[in-house]
Amino acid sequence: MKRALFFAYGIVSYLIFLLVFSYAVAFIGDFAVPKTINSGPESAFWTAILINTGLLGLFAVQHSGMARSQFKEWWTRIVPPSVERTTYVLVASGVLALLMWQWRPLTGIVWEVEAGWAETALWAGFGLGWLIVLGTTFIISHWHLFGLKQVHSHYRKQEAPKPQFQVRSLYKYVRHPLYLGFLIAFWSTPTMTVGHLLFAAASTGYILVGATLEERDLIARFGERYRRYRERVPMLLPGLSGGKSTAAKETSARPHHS
Ligand SMILES: C[S@@+](CC[C@H](N)C(=O)[O-])C[C@H]1O[C@@H](n2cnc3c(N)ncnc32)[C@H](O)[C@@H]1O
Repeated sequence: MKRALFFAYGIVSYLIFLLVFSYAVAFIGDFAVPKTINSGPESAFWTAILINTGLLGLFAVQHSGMARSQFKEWWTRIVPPSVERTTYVLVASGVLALLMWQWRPLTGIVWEVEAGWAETALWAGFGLGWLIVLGTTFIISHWHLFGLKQVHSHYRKQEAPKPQFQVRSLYKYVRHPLYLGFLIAFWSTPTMTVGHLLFAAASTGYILVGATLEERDLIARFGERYRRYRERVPMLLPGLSGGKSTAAKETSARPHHS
């Protein structure tokens, strides 16, 4: 009974995530939904900046804090390990929904592209960014990332397989293709408002910090393999060299685990 309940909890969380995530695409693209990044109740300029920055900060702290291995170690003493990821997905969806609901529009125009071809190119970038995000979840393991593999394995009284270290497909070109997809989607807009710019700039800063924290966990998990990968492959921009000098320094300073 408990296993079936956990499984149902995993599915419901995932469906809620799908709903919130789809809404977020339209929210950021400013189309098709009632509340978008550029609509809703207005506030005075600095009040709006304060509220929006607070919402983005809450999202960043929840997202990165709950993903850290130390937090997970402590948390799984309270939450059963099989539903740890499911609960993360549910809380993250809740915080994202709160952000969109309470977001204050700042509609001053920073740039507006008028040429038809440029507008089309930016919309194509927007779509491509989200496709990269979605595609990358399947390269790492979509079902594991959203907790379904864990609840399904628990239901079948099996151990959930640990996700493997990926260097294939988009991971050959950058170490964080999913984050790159978000960056492309957030910045590709024909009409950049002040509110959208705040969102894109804060998310870019957060992604840079979040990726650095994530790499610490990845080094702890995959050791020398990840360090070598980091030397070869750039963080976010394809074509750049990897973090050779930093990685080399760390490699010589620390003991190696594989
Ligand atoms: C939201 S995903 C983002 C992955 C990556 N930062 C990206 O932008 O493509 C976060 C999860 O991916 C895992 N991850 C990151 N790089 C990975 C890799 N090369 N192979 C396997 N898992 C990875 C992290 O441990 C974390 O659980």
